[in-house]
Amino acid sequence: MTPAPIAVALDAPDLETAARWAALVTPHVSTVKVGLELYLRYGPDVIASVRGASGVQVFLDLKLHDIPNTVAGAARAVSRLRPAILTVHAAGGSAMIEAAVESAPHTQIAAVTILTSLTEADLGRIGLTGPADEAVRRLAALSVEAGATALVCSPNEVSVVRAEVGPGITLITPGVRPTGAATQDQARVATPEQALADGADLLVIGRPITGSPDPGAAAAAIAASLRRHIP
Ligand SMILES: O=c1ccn([C@@H]2O[C@H](COP(=O)(O)O)[C@@H](O)[C@H]2O)c(=O)[nH]1
Repeated sequence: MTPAPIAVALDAPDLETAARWAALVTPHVSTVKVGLELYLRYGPDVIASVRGASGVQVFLDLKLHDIPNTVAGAARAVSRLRPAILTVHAAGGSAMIEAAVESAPHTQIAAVTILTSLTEADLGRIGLTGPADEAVRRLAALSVEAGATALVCSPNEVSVVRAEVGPGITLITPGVRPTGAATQDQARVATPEQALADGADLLVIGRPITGSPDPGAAAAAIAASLRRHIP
């Protein structure tokens, strides 16, 4: 069976746990995601550990955000690890995104538009007035123009972003919660089925899977539900 378009966020406190979660979920999902918690603790070794024998696609979610020269160096450094996807913050601007794209030619650069944990009130407080989907749409357009071929947005903005950037761009959505699951610190959320129906290409799901007593079974259940709902 083809693995479901899910990136499991391996936000684990230690490498052994992350590698165990990766081994349990990789029969069911296309991708595992390494974020700041693991990478800052273990560095490059973490990639081989979670990739394991399966060779699953690894998404390196470092959300780089600095001046172009610094981001170029960081993207070049981690591109040696051959992650399939690397994130940068869209708010870093066009030159920064271009620098990442040029420095990691074998990795898909995904621009994070507006973090899924932010509410519209939060956006107002940081000076981004107007509805979230308008800010996301603007940042999505800027990022694609700068060469990003993937975008991170909440499931609530997927259809707006898809209409803006067209079919060739990979849309990645965190903020995904199965019906009845706690939203935790996520603010702009939708179910996996809704996110996919609205046009997402890759769903990022962490705690609803890794917080389960059986992460493999939790991943399999979400994957099966997606297959039932989406032809
Ligand atoms: O806007 C964003 C960008 C990245 N993330 C990351 O996705 C996962 C979500 O984990 P859950 O446990 O499913 O909430 C996490 O690693 C974040 O760093 C995001 O949530 N929102």
